Amino acid sequence: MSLTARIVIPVTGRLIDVPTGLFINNKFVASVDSEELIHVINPATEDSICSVVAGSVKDIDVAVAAARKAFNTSWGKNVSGFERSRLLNKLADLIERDQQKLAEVESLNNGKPVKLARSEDVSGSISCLRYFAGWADKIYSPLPLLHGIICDCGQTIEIDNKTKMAFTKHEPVGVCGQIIPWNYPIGMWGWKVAPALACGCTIVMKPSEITPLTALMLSELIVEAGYPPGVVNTIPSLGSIGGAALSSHMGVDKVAFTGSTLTGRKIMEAAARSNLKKVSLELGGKSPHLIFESANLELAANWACLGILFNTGQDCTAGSRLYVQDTIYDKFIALLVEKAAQLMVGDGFDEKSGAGPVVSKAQYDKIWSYIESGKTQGAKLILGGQKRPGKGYFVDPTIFTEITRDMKIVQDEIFGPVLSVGRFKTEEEAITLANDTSYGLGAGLHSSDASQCMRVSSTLEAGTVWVNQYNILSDNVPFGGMKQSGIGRELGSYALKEYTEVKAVHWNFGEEPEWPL
Ligand SMILES: NC(=O)C1=CN([C@@H]2O[C@H](COP(=O)(O)OP(=O)(O)OC[C@H]3O[C@@H](n4cnc5c(N)ncnc54)[C@H](O)[C@@H]3O)[C@@H](O)[C@H]2O)C=CC1
Ligand code: BAL
Repeated sequence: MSLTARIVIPVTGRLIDVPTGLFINNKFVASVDSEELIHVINPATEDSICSVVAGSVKDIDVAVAAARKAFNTSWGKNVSGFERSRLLNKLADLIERDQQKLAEVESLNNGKPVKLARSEDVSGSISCLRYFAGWADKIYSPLPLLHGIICDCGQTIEIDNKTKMAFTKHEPVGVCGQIIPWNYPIGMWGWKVAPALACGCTIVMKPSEITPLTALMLSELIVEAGYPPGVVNTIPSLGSIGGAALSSHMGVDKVAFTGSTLTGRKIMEAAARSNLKKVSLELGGKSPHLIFESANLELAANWACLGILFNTGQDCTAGSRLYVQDTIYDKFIALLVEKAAQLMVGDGFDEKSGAGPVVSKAQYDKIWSYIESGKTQGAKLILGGQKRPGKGYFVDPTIFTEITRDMKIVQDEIFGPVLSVGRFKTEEEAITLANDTSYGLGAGLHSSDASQCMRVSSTLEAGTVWVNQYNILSDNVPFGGMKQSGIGRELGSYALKEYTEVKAVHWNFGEEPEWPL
């Protein structure tokens, strides 16, 4: 089988050659023992784009061995922070050069609008690489105010100034398995790869089997940037095969995952049963979004729409439970419906589309089963909720009101453009409703009362709280979940902790041992 596919980009007719093999030791290769393929689909048309090699358990073994060898020889502790920084910046420059091509393939495979794939996903990945390039040569140095506390970085510790001292070093964890989802294939690639490479780790990346193409294109840039063979390896594979193999692999030192809470649980179990590898998990959410009566309602309605409709609702922090104070409820709902109805859901190659189809038939069926459950469980449908005729996994903005806590649309992560709206009377009631979930990823509140913003933001059980905005992230601010939304943090200096081990070196320069005792 050829290990390249020629893809025709819609509208422009541009031809792009995409690698379709497994990427190991800087080369695209076939599986060592399997003929299985992953068929990649355009969710806007349901047409086939191409097929890529599906990695087997043995292929994961080969990739892990390559990553181990690189860690012990050409990478790991053998390369200076300055060089890791230079390479990350080079990689960012190459992605910037290829941003249009990457955005087009991302759109074709995931469905999201090309303009957003370019301005959010690709450019977010570039800035993330540059941010962590800045850290690469500073990780081991003493920075007394890292994280605002003293001191999670290299320290010299005086023990006895005549005979003994100690110092700490932050060393790369080793070989990292990175398992990423399909909602932000390039974005999640950047969030995982950038801190790992900055810290000196090597990588076996498993992209989602639904969206493997851009991770393979980015692998080509790994070679061009000048990374030694084996530093980054990419194995498209089914989760139950490649993902499970990485999580249970005795040669993997850490696994980093973004995806469902169900799969996160399996990964943690596999890690515990194998070699107790380090685990970081960025999981699901059912994030609350609170609108208080003093809020700027126009702006809050825009943020509420962005919160649930961006990326067609396929976002771990989607603000899928909206609670509105009763005094402004009717006015706000009218604004919300008017604004949500303005979203053009269409083909990602249509410049007018603000959102694309959902990513797959499985996701489409899941979302519709929730919409049906909302109807049958007695919620009031006030927008959308009707299937479109024709091809493509399109779901229009859908809003339910008159919800109760037992409804599936209120309890479960839907991962689609489906909003459940409830009402509250008091601040206490709003907080109780917001925290009534096993998840704790994101939360938002809108109010013009600063002390209310402070009170409520400190009571919400979420790793990220947005005040008078929603879903805005920054490379230098940590991101992750409380409760069943995850373990660990990505982005910011906190991400460095996930990819380093601290070693304490005790140094004796004079004391003689008391022996025999
Ligand atoms: N937090 C987030 O950003 C995401 C949440 N989800 C949620 O999960 C739901 C189901 O979507 P899926 O694609 O099935 O999510 P998933 O969590 O199963 O898939 C995410 C990644 O995990 C891998 N995976 C699957 N099974 C695995 C296993 N046993 N061991 C290791 N890796 C494994 C997949 O191949 C993929 O790369 C969505 O409807 C949504 O609610 C999905 C994607 C991203
Ligand atoms: N929005 C951040 C990452 C995610 O949705 O998976």
